[in-house]
Amino acid sequence: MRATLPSPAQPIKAAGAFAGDIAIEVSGLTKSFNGRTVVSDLSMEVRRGLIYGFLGPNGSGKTTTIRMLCGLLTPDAGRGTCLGYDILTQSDEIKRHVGYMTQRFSLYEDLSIRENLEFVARIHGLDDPRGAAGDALHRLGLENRAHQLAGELSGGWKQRVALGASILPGPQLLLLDEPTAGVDPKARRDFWDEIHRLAGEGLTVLVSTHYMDEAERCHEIAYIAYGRLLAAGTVAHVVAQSGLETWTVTGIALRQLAETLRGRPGVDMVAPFGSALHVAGRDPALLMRSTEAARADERYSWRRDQPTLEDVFIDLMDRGRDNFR
Ligand SMILES: Nc1ncnc2c1ncn2[C@@H]1O[C@H](COP(=O)(O)OP(=O)(O)OP(=O)(O)O)[C@@H](O)[C@H]1O
Repeated sequence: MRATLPSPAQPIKAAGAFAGDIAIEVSGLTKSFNGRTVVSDLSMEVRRGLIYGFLGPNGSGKTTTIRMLCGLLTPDAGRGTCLGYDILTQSDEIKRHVGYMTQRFSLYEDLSIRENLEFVARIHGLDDPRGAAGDALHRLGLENRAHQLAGELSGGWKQRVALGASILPGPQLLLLDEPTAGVDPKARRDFWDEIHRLAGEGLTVLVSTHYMDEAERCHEIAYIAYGRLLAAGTVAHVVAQSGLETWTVTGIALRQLAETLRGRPGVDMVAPFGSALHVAGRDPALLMRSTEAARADERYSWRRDQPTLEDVFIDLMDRGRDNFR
């Protein structure tokens, strides 16, 4: 999977409390639960109009980070602003401008799509709930399904309605917490087209995901493991910064080869990739020495390759584990 980066959207709307092009800037964010630090000394910046992806293993602190960035959760230490408001003292103002689609978002199954959206609009206290629901239906191309019961929708359509609900209050910032978990590839693609459309209108989008193809559709990404920010920037930048020299190996008995190579000096990552094996290391000379015999073995064909984003994440996670154990 190679990085094909969309160009960052140019914001078109003037922002509420801030004039610059920075949506979020935080430094030193730290949070503990029950004496356990789950986010540690995290600093980052998100420009307006970007789709910013959060990646990392389960329980690595992505949701906690996103919630602190938006003033929904108070950090134990650190500072920052979101949409120009102080995350420590102005969380009410921030909340007014944030749309949040949580992992557990659920629709009322025996209400229609329109009724669900109107209900959410009422909860937000919007002046014209019916009009707002109509706008959301139009914006997301859901008009033909307005009267369909939410319980009859496929997972992908449900997520689109949930997205519609999260933009009802007209937010400047959208938080999407694993919005496409369990949704089929076509529906995921459609969902991401919507996200890009919204970003094109000036919305800043923070999205957590476990899918590599979705990471590649973000303008910038952050990789978080063990509560620490291990890499950030465009996909191309994160891949380039990894410093990994990568080889793709094809042939027979690759599992056996993987076992032979794993743990050798200079072999930092060995991972199956489809019908091939990816072998990578940060010290090219050492990697070459440790793989010399295997490269001379006629059963295998070795090809120098670019590391994939997945290679980089596997390596980051392994290194993170070593550093923070
Ligand atoms: N309110 C809370 N009270 C206690 N522990 C919490 C709370 N919120 C999160 N945690 C713990 O903090 C850690 C980080 O959780 P978080 O939800 O931020 O991770 P995540 O990277 O979003 O995970 P996932 O990908 O599984 O959603 C986890 O161990 C979680 O159990």
